[in-house]
Amino acid sequence: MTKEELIQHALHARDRAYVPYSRFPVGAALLLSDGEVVTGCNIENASYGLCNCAERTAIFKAVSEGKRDIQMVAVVADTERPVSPCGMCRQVLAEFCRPETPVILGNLQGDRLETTVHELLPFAFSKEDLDGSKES
Ligand SMILES: O=c1ccn([C@H]2C[C@H](O)[C@@H](CO)O2)c(=O)[nH]1
Ligand SMILES: [Zn+2]
Repeated sequence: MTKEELIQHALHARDRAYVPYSRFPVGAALLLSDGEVVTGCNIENASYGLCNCAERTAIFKAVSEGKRDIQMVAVVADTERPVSPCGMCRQVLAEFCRPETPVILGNLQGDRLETTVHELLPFAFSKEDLDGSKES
């Protein structure tokens, strides 16, 4: 699976976005180690704070199905620069992906930016911080 093929999966997922409030559809795709692809779109709510980003939809779908071996991530939206994942999604990516996992960000004009989970969220709070706590 090429990076561009994973972006294509994210674009298809974007078509399923439920975005009556922002009118800003986003698609995400995760490549798993066995070659399977899990996709996600953003899903909004009349109670705005409940809106769920495409990236988190994809990760929560995968994890809830017992699929955690994420090899590559792609995200696309109709932005001038390749779409920039929000802070909440960066934290969730850091929880379930290795720091070096490639993240391919794109837009509809074909611009691509390849980064990693660590580059998106350096100095991430993690399980190790909890394990190192002096409490308990
Ligand atoms: O990387 C991003 C950035 C934003 N959104 C969603 C959240 C909301 O539904 C809409 C506008 O912020 O876009 C995503 O899904 N992913
Ligand atoms: Zn987000």
